Amino acid sequence: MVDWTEKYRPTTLSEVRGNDSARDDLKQWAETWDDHREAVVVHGSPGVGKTSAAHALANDMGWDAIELNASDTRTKDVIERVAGEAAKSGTLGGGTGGRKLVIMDEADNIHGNADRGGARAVTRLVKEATQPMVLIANEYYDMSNALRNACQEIEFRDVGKRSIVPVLRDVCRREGVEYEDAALSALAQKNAGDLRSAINDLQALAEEREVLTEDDIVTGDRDTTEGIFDFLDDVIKEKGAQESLYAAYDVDETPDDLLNWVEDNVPKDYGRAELADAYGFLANADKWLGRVRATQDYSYWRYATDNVAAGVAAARREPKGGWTRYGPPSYWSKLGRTKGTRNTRDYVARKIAEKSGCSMASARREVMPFLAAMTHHCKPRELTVAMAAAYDLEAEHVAFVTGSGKDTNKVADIVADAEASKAEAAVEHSGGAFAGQTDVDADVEAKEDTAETDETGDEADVFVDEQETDTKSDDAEDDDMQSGLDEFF
Ligand SMILES: Nc1ncnc2c1ncn2[C@@H]1O[C@H](COP(=O)(O)OP(=O)(O)OP(=O)(O)O)[C@@H](O)[C@H]1O
Repeated sequence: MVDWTEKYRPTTLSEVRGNDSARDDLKQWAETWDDHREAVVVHGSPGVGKTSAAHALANDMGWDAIELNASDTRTKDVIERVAGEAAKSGTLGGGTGGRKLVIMDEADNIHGNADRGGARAVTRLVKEATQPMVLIANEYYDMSNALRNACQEIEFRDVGKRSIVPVLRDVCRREGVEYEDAALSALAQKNAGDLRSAINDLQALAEEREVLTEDDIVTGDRDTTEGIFDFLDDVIKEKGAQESLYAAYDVDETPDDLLNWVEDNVPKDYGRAELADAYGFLANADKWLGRVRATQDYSYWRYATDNVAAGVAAARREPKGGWTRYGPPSYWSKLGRTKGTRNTRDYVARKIAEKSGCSMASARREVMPFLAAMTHHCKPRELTVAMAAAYDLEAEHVAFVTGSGKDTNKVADIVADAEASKAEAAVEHSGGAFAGQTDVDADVEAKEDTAETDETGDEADVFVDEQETDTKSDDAEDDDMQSGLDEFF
């Protein structure tokens, strides 16, 4: 089954709807690029056609397009290679043909991977680029001043209902879907501004019925909650794409969790081609969740849910009967069965990632096991206090890392000492709570040796980085990010 948003992605700028003047500006920018040689930032909400417009532009100009992700550390190498190749083949400065349009996604999220030097590196690249570059961003003002100043700017506005309806009508016509006008209008209304999600909804609805009526479009809030097992029955066995999607909204689980549940259980009922299709949708969902993690932009969640629920249901080729013993994902048994445990783990990983400049995944896989070994049962105490201070850990986090009970006085005392040492460090402006704590006793060193961290120097790096990079504004940023995240925990 083909994803309609991909199938109907505009291939030329004239097919990009609802943002006529932005579209014209983009064309103008490209046509005059030789004169100004500046990059352009195209910004706006998700699903309004920014990326599509950039690709369509390349197509219209006869340029190759290369898409990169700004938060990916390999980006710099790739750009250099592309620029280098183009220079070598003598296409630079030549006609417009042979150019490469560099499309850099998530330009507002360069420090999202805790890569503090990233924004500067990208700004430099943008300034030095020998090829036209389009930077894509949701939040223009999340980009650094320097980066914004180095670029022209074009805003894509939310796609109005009046522009969404004709796109839906066109898709219906090409797919042979019959519809009531009011149904398309309700769909456009419901997905206010977001064309991608309107097309996704249309596809889910059309899977199940010959004619789309206004009544099919549920616009009201749903207030029932559904259990995860009923949801699995819906998606895997019983319901079509649209009903499964609505069922997903009713389950009190995050899309990450839904993905894990479906991924582990769908092979119990699906076979061969339908399983392959289902995995295709799950892989797509995972891509969207990756974007959520990278950007903290939770509006991408709905695309993940579209894929997990509607996609997997639509992949089913024959009815599934009987009863299947669905179970929790094995992934959970390994990493903690309850939501609370996972949240705690992720909080600690995020703190480590933010403070030390690594990804959450490396924090979880490569740093946390060592911290756990080094501070097992809160021994040695000094090191445990220092860790709590360095990463702003509270009792439950300290208990989690050290494997101690969280209500013990021991943990509470450690957290209190950590708070005190943070306060002291703040007063002294000593550049990091861990500064005074690096001189740990022989016991610690012995433990570090056992954990084999000396060889890689990982642990040392974690703490040194904190002192070097932890400026006031970074702290403020971290706080913002955390308070935003708290809502979702
Ligand atoms: N303005 C538009 N005109 C036509 N189709 C659009 C438009 N906006 C979105 N679409 C449809 O939605 C899909 C997603 O659009 P696109 O990836 O360009 O959005 P985006 O603004 O770059 O979003 P994101 O920031 O989430 O990447 C396209 O493949 C296309 O099917």
